[in-house]
Amino acid sequence: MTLRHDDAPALPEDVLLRVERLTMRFGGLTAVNDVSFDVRRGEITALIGPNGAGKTTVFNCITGFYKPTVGRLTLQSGNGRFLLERLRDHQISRTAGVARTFQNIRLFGGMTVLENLLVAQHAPLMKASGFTLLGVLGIGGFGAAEKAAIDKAKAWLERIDLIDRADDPAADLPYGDQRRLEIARAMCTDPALLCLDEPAAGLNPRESLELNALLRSIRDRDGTALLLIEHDMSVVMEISDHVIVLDYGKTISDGAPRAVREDPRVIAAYLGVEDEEVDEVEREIEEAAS
Ligand SMILES: Nc1ncnc2c1ncn2[C@@H]1O[C@H](COP(=O)(O)OP(=O)(O)OP(=O)(O)O)[C@@H](O)[C@H]1O
Repeated sequence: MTLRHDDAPALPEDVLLRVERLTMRFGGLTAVNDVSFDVRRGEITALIGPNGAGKTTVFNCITGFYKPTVGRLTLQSGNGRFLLERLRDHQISRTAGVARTFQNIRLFGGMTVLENLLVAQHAPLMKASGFTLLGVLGIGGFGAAEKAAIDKAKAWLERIDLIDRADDPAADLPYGDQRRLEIARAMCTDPALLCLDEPAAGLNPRESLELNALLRSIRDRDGTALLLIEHDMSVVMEISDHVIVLDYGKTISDGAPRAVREDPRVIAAYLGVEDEEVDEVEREIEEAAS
């Protein structure tokens, strides 16, 4: 059975994912209301907005955790053209090439740092084994695939500067290192699109800078497009090429970071948050501008 959808519309060359008229209702609540945007190749796209705006719901529709009530999600990668709303979540990750991380870190804490990166490559390894015991015991391509998996894991550990911690339990790493390991784990699946849910949450300023460098290098070296939900405006303004702002489930702004930052609808939406958050948002906007 082919999972490609030849009836999906062809996208312009520079567009990896096109979200069209996405709507998600939970009973009487419309969490996402007629949202459309593009994620372009070679770019970091940020999805921002006040709490409850619908950002995570959009992510959950793209990654197959939810089936959209209405809408078309076309992804055109090297593997073909896919309508994500027709795929199961594992097909979206393995076949369409969409990887994600979550708001709370979901590493295997008891496994070593290296093992976490090997587990991510389980699917190609099993394929190389031919799904047989003989295959796993080394007849056929399994040995070569296993070596390739270890080489890839090591290369990522070098890149995120954790090669010296390869044999330590992942849970022993500082928080910022765990975040970068989680991103490396997602990258071990060679995704066309990497979706990150609040990657900078809980990071100190130094860890935040390291994260920015990693995300830029993924865009520039690996050619993976990134879509991130982020509340930290300094991260958003620093690294994004394209920003989409949601408020009450609707798109209120879509454009380059500078234009979005100055958009009165965006300022009003953020100033509409709880009183205690206003100072923080204003300070972040000022910092990003300086
Ligand atoms: N599974 C669900 N069932 C019912 N309502 C939901 C469900 N998931 C989300 N919602 C509601 O949908 C709305 C949008 O939530 P969502 O989590 O997508 O917002 P968000 O922008 O990611 O918020 P935050 O920044 O706080 O994470 C909220 O009103 C939320 O309560």
